[in-house]
Amino acid sequence: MDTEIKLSGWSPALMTGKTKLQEGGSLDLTFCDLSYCVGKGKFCKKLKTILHQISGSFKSGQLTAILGPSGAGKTSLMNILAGLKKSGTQGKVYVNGAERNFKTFRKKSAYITQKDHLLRNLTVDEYIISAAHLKLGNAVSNKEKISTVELVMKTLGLTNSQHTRISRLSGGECKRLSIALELIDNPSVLFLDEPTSGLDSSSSLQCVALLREIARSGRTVIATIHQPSFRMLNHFDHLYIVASGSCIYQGTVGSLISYFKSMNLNCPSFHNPADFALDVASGEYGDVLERLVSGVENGRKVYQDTSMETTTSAVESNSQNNTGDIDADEEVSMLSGLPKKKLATGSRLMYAAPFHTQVAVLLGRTWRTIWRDKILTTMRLGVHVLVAILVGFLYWQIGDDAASIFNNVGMIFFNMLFIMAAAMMPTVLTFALDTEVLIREHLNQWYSLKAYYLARTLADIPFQIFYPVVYLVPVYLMTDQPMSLERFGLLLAMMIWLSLVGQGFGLFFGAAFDIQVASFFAPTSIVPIFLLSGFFVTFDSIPRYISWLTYFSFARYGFEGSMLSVYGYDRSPLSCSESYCHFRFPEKFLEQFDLTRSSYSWSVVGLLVNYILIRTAGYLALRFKLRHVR
Ligand SMILES: Nc1ncnc2c1ncn2[C@@H]1O[C@H](COP(=O)(O)OP(=O)(O)OP(=O)(O)O)[C@@H](O)[C@H]1O
Repeated sequence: MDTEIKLSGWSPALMTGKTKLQEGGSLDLTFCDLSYCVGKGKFCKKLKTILHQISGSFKSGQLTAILGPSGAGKTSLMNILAGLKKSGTQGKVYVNGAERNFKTFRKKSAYITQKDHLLRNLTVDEYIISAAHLKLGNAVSNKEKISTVELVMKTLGLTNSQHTRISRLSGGECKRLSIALELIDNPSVLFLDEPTSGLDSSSSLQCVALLREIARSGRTVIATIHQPSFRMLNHFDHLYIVASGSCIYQGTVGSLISYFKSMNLNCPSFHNPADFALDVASGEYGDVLERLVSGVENGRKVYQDTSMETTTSAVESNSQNNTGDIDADEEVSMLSGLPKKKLATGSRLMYAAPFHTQVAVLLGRTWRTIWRDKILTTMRLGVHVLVAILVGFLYWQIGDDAASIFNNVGMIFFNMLFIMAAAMMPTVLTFALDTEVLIREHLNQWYSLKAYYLARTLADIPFQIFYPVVYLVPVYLMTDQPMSLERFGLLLAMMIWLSLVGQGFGLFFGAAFDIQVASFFAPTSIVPIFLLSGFFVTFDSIPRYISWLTYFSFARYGFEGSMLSVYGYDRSPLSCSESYCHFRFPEKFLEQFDLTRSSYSWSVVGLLVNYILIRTAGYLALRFKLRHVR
């Protein structure tokens, strides 16, 4: 029955022997009368019950499959067991017989999402090494980290592709990498949401065989699974079948057919038992769910003995069987007489690595990914150069000509708009993927959101300086702005501030909304801000009851600062290419825009406040997202 799978470059011996990976404590998971309801919010007055008081027991050393039709509640159950979902839940979860402590349990478990959200521009070894630094912390020496990384790569068959960029990995390799990243700190429990989805049958089989070997090393491995093939099904030690939020079977794969038979449901010959179970769960064999649920007492019992075709009351031994061997006669400890082996509850640090290490590792990693994103980096550079040249020719040598002074202001305003948009839009578009990676890693306790956000903010700064410089130098020279290094510096500082604020807006919209909403909402909400800059309508002309709004417009500060850089500070009269120029004196021109009382320093303060506000809003949006992710 049991099929032996040959895995290229992967050594099961590493998992079965006494290895470093084996040193973590074994954790048996038992849950009792779990219910989960959703709804009853602002928009939904009715409660929808997803899980109906289900119970069950998943042991260490075993690979458990949670099976069921779509919408049965598999993912919900796993999320609750993993501690990712708390609100709307009722019932108890025990770990080694003691009631689960969320914090401690999260530290000892890892959750591998269905989609492999990975940083595509890192290589396999870079990613695993960064995970080692973050997850093992400074208490483990670098030498030990490297040997752990090598062991994990060897175990997961990733050694041959260790220098390959993740964007070039196959689906199966990506899945193995996702598992490798979480195995680094030796979690006792692994949750996997549909680990085989998107993989071909041979990769799926390899993946499940690998999971079984991981389980054999003493871990509790739980995976939701969709329509496993017969061969794949045989790799699971324990099956837990969910239908409409209730448990209709719990036991070994071998006992499944006899259980159904005992319920007068005969699986046709040559039929995959998993398919049959799914058909039954979907109601294709009539209204039998109630009977099946009571057959295993909604998961309180484990169906065990095929020859006797009976269900056995589940008691004791929950903590006794940590070897990973499946003993058919064994009774499973569940709801009564639970052993009182308690997990150490933690006053320990939430994250393995200290804050500064988290920031340093994330900074290095973010830098690499931005730098290696050649298409985006080159495109951004190219766009800045091309637009600068276009603007240079369009406004050729007008900077000192009073006859073209309004054109020059138009050019200054355009610079603001362009720098802002060029910083904002790439962030809006790329941050959606980054957020997925953040969610996965943060939920698995790699690092704090604060460390991530700080690293992200710091990593972006060089780019927000570089692009405005690349843009402004040719524009300044070609349009013949005043040849003063000081004025150039002041104008450049304004552009850099606008770029930073623009990038902050991109981050906020990327964090708060999904990509479709954000890419519409970000540019359209920036437009009214520019309307209040003082360029389209002077501050004097804005009605009093609305003029206070201009103080919230970063564009106002950008415009004031830019105008003062070019026309302020007692600039000498401009030349005039026509017989009469009304605005030869820059001071008079500033009066026209109601800018004589403006101050460059206040403009900087205004932009700084805007920068801090928008960055804080971005942080809060991300925090909200992380809390409501499931
Ligand atoms: N927050 C929610 N609000 C409303 N309904 C929800 C919510 N979360 C889950 N559900 C519903 O609960 C049911 C179970 O969802 P769950 O994702 O657990 O199913 P599943 O068995 O994992 O399905 P699939 O195999 O298709 O992923 C579904 O009908 C789903 O629509």
